[in-house]
Amino acid sequence: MAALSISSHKPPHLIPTLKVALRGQTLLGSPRFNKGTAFSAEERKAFGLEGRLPYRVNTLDEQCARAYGQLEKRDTPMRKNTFLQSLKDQNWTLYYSLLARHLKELTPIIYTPTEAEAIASYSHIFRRSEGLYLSYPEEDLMEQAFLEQTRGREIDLIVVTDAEAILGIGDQGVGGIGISTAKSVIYTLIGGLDPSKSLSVTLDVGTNNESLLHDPLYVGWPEKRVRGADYDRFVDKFVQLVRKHYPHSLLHFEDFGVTNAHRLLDRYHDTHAVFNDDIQGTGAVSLACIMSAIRVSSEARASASSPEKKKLGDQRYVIFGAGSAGLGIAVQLRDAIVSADNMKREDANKKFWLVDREGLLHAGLGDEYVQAMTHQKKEFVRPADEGWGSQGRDDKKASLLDVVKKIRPTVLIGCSTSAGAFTQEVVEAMMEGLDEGARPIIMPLSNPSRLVEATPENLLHWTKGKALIATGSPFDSIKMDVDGKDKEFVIAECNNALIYPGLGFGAILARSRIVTDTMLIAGARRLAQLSPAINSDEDPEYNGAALLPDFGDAPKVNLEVAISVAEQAIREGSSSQEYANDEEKEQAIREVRENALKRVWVPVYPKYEYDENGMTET
Ligand SMILES: NC(=O)C1=CN([C@@H]2O[C@H](COP(=O)(O)OP(=O)(O)OC[C@H]3O[C@@H](n4cnc5c(N)ncnc54)[C@H](O)[C@@H]3O)[C@@H](O)[C@H]2O)C=CC1
Ligand SMILES: CC(=O)C(=O)O
Ligand SMILES: [Mg+2]
Repeated sequence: MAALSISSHKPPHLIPTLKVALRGQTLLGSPRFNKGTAFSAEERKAFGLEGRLPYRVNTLDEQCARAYGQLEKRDTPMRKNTFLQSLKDQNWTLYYSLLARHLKELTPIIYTPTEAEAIASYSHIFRRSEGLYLSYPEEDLMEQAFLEQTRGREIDLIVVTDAEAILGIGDQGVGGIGISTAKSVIYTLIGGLDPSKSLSVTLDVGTNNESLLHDPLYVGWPEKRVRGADYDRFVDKFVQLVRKHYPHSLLHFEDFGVTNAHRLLDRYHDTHAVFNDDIQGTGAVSLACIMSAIRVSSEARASASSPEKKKLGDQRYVIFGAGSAGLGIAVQLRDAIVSADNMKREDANKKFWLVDREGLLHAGLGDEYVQAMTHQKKEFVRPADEGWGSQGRDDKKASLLDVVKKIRPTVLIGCSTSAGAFTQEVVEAMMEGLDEGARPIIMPLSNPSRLVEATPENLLHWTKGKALIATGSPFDSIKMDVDGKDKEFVIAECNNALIYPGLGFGAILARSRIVTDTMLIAGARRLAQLSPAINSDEDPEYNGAALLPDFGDAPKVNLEVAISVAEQAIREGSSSQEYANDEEKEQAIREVRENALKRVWVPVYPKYEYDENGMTET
C-alpha cells in the first residue's frame, strides 16, 4: 500500500465534541448516541445516567473485546449475523468499531454471503424494523412516511431496493430491506459515510416468490409484483420525493430485477445523482480488475514472445449471464475502451460476446427476439452474417462452449448464477486460443459462493497455474506446485463493495448533480493502480498476487477512489457547484483532497456535553 498517501485513521483532533440534548434512558436507547459502559463519570452526571450503568467505565477497546468474545460463541454465520444486527440496534459506534477491527472476517457475516440467508428468512427472524418501508397499497401515504423519517435530517445517501434480484437468490419481497441496510453499512465501514446521513429504503411492490406468498408469517404485502405503468408511477413518486427534499443526495439502486434496473437508470441518470450498483459498481470493479489482469498477462506474454503491450480494446470478452451485472460490465468495459483506446462505440461493441440462457445473443435468433431487448442489450447482439447457430445443429443456439471454441476469448466473465458452468472443457478451449505466454483472465463473479461458475482451485488446476482469477465472494488463497515451484495464488474478491463506497463518497464530496461514466472510470483506474498484482516484483509468468487490493485495505483504497471520482466530477462539470474558471476548479480539487479525511466518519466516541438545544435523534 505504499502508493497510498492518506491514512484512513483519523487523528483525535478531528473528532469534535458533540452537544447532545438526550438524557437518561432515551440516551441509552439511542443507537446513534449510546456509549453504554463507556460513558465517562462526568457524562453520567451531566446526562442523568447515574444508577443506570454498572460502576466501571470501559474503553471502546474493552467493549470491542467483550463483544468479540460474545460473537465468537455464536457457532454459525447466521447466529453471528443476528448478534451483530442486535448490536447495531444498541450502539452504532461499538458495532462499526468491532466490524472495522475484524473487517475481513466480519464483512461476509453482515454482507454477502450470510446476509442473503438473513434476507431469505427475514419474516421468520424479524425482531425490529429498520429503514423506510414504502408499500404499494399505501402509496397515498408515501410522502408522509418519507417525511416522518427524514424531517430535520441531513441526508447524503439513499439506498433503495425493490428486492426482485437479491444477491443471486432472486425475489425476496420485503426482506430486501436487508440489502439496503447492508449496503448502507458498507458505505460507512469502507466509504466513511456518516451513518446518520444515510437512509435505507425498500419499495414493497409485492413479490413473485411463491414460498413467501404462501408463508403465513410473511410480513410484506402478500401480492404478485406490480408491473408496468403502476410500478413506474410508484417508483417515480419516490424518486421525485428524493429530488425535492434531498436534491444533492446520492440515490443508490440495488438489486432491482433486470427488466427495471437499466430502464430506471436510463430514466433518471440525467436529472439526479443516481447510481445502480449491480450495473455500474460491478462494471467499475470488474474494469479495475481487468485493467490489472491485462497488465500482468501482457507482461507474461511479452517475456515469452512479443514485447507488444496489450490494451483493453485488444481483448475478446465473453460474458456469461447477460443480466444486470453482465450487461453492466459489458457497458462499462465498452465505455472504457471508447474513452481510453479512442475506439468508435460500434467497433468497441464488437469486442463482446454475451451468452445467456438462450446461448449467444445473435441476430439469427430472430427479429422478435432482438426487438424485445433493451437498447443497451441490442448493441451487443452479434450480427446475422457471423454464421452463429450453424454448428451442424438445427437449432440456432450457440452454447458457451461453441462461442469459446470459435472466439478464443482472452477474458471470460460469469454473472449467471449457474454453478459450474465454466467446465474444464470450456476453460481448456479458452487456453488453446491464447498467445504464447498470455494468461487467461477468468472471473466467475456469481454470488453466493456456492453459485460460482468455477472454483478458483479447479481453474488453477485446469490452467496449470496460469489463470488470472477474481471471484464475487471471498475464496481462500491456493497453494500449488507450478513447474516445480511452490506457488501461492491470492484470489481477488471482485465485488462491487470494493469500489462503490468510494464512488459514492466521491460523488458526495463533489456534490455531484449526476454520476457519469467518466467518474466511474476515474474510480476504476485508481483502484487498478493499487492492485497488488501490478505492484508485485514477481515474475509475471507466475505472479500469484491478487488482482485487486485486499478487502482489509478497502477503507484506505476507497478514500483514494473517492478523491479521484470527486476530482473528475469537478473537472468535467458534473458537480452542482458552479466554477467560473479552471483556477477555481483546481482550488476546489485541492480542498477536496485536503478535506476528504475530515469528512470520513470513524467509529470512536466523541466527548459529549449536555445542551438542551443540542443534537437529538435527527
Ligand atoms: N461480484 C459482484 O460484485 C456482483 C455479483 N453479482 C452476481 O451476479 C449474478 C447475477 O446477478 P444479476 O446480474 O444481478 O442477476 P440477473 O438476474 O439480472 O442476471 C442473471 C442472468 O443470468 C442468466 N442466466 C441464468 N441462468 C443461466 C444459465 N444457466 N445460463 C446462462 N445464463 C443464465 C439470466 O437469464 C440472467 O440474464 C448473481 O449471482 C449476483 O449475486 C451481481 C452483482 C454484483
Ligand atoms: C454484490 C451484489 O451487489 C450482488 O450480488 O447483487
Ligand atoms: Mg446487488
